[in-house]
Amino acid sequence: MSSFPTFTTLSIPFSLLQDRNTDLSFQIEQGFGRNGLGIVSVTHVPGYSSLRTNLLHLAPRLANLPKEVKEGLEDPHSRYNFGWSHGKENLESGKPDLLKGSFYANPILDTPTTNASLIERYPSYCGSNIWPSSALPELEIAFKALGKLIFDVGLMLAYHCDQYVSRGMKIHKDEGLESILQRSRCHKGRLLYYFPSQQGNADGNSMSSWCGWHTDHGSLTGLTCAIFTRDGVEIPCPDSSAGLYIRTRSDQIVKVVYGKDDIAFQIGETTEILSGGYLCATPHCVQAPKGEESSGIERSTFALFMQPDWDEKLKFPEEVHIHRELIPSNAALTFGEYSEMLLDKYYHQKQ
Ligand SMILES: O=C(O)CCC(=O)C(=O)O
Ligand SMILES: [Fe+2]
Repeated sequence: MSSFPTFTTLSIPFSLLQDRNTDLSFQIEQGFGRNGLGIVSVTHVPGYSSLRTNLLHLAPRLANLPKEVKEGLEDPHSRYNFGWSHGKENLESGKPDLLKGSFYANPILDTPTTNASLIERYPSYCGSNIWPSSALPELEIAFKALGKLIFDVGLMLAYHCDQYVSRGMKIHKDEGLESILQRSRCHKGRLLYYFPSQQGNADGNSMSSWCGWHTDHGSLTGLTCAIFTRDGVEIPCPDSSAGLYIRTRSDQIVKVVYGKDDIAFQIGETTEILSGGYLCATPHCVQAPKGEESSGIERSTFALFMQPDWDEKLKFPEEVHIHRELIPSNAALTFGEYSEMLLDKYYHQKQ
């Protein structure tokens, strides 16, 4: 049992989302507004269910490929932001994160640019995809199919976000979330595999035992409902307290659930800033299952980080309440420049 309240995400049926004449401002405000959880889910998306299971079942297979095959899928130049990444990011404790493996690719564009100086400047956005074409050829097809579908649904949601925000502030033509995401070449999918939870590991009792507290940096993140497996076979999760937790604006921690066939969407920090705070990003983490029957349980999920193009000039509002010290007033930084400043200042990861 979890000692935190469990909330079900506010859900929007796909049939309503698809209709540009539907007024969804109430739902957007409830989910993404100042008192929202920063997450909503979209239900009944045609074709989604099988694309989700197809891809998520490939995560344990990828993670169990021989070490040398996975090493061949690594891309240190992009700081492991393309291809396979395991143990390359640090946990809150400063130790390398060995709990999960990630596979990153841009599901929309295999090679966003061939300009060598751009690739040098923004390697994590401008690099090319690396697919395991001989070891797991199905991955590319399944990853792109799911990523593109989540992207299309995300764009529909972005349209309704713009409608909501435009009631409170002026959005110039082509500067809304939908337009920014539509023309971006920077979207990134992440297939996540959480290695089997071990009894008695150091972080075992912490709430963020599988994935540390963080706020997504981009614009809008699409997230599948995770599957739990043992030796690659899907099983129900034996511990109801395992899964996604969110910290609200009033500092309440809640466990968040949504249907397995729903696509969840979370607001990222960049959207919070550009929308003048009308849309809110929330910190979140993932707790591993506990107890004897949870040993050997793996978790697989997929996130699509939709973000502005590296070249997109972001018009920051006059009043910025997060990362204020980085953003000069009336600044017009590109998303690429802004991301680099954040990385330099907060993550000290530049090599
Ligand atoms: O594993 C999850 O459910 C969430 C992952 C996540 O928050 C992220 O990759 O940004
Ligand atoms: Fe996240």
